[in-house]
Amino acid sequence: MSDATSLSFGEGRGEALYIIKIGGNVIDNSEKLQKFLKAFADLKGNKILVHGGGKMATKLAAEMNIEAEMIDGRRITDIETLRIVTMVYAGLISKNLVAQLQMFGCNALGLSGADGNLISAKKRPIQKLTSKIDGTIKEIDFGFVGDLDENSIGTVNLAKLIDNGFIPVFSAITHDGESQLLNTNADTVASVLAVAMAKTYETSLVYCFEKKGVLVDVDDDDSVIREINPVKYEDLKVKGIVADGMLPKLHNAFDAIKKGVSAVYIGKADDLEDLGAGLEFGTKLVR
Ligand SMILES: Nc1ncnc2c1ncn2[C@@H]1O[C@H](COP(=O)(O)OP(=O)(O)O)[C@@H](O)[C@H]1O
Ligand SMILES: CC(=O)N[C@@H](CCC(=O)OP(=O)(O)O)C(=O)O
Repeated sequence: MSDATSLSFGEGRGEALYIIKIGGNVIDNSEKLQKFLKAFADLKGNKILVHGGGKMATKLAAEMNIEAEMIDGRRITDIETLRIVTMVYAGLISKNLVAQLQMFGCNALGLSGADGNLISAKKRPIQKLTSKIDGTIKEIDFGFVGDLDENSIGTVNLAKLIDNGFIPVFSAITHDGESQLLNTNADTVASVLAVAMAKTYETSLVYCFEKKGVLVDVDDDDSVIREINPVKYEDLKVKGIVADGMLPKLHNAFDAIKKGVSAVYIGKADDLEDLGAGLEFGTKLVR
């Protein structure tokens, strides 16, 4: 174990670090989730898990007669919704993931951004959005949604946790430093963590979800696009091949590559063991 206090963080130690994000569709499927968590636990070296859980939060909100509203992949988070997502992400999902990882011998530590001040965010101001249908401009209040920037991550303390053998498991609940919890998109949390930690580690960002990768035909797992560069990304957008949740995912992924993350993969949670074994995994994004 290295002595964290004597290291000059930010100068780059060059050790590898995986930032792996798991989405809500897999979290909702206990069999697939367990297979993924076993592969994550078996992955050698430094690693951080970031989890979503949007599907479960939407389901629970519906049971409480609260309708979920998403705009551009972000949940409109009023105070009631904030209570629900805090309970679901930082409570139920986080603690269940940690307990399962402990069963697999992985010393997981479930964290929100408020814990150890590891991820701070700024409440998103009211935004003007132009309607894609009729071009009218609407003011959108996202409520308690937090946005991240390059100073959001407590990199030194996070590196100390990793150096001490803990495996951080982050939910997408962040805070503003003034006691307000905020809801942040989990793909963005993973991307910003990967960029911030890239100053110290050689980071790889891995988005795991229920499909084999970025697909030409979203219903055909055999149509994986093995490599995407920014030019191809623009082409896929224009042709409408990537849509919905894949758009912000790719945006976050290319942002991470631009800002120093060594590699970004998008692939199936079930196949994570292939990545660990150095086999072909999903879609690789390149500069
Ligand atoms: N070309 C594409 N390839 C794969 N998935 C796509 C594509 N275009 C749109 N999607 C959609 O994007 C979704 C993934 O985004 P999202 O639901 O945000 O993931 P997560 O499970 O990580 O939260 C997929 O479930 C799929 O329906
Ligand atoms: C602000 C915002 O939209 N936060 C997300 C956080 C969870 C998430 O991103 O979950 P998935 O990865 O499963 O989609 C949400 O509440 O849906």
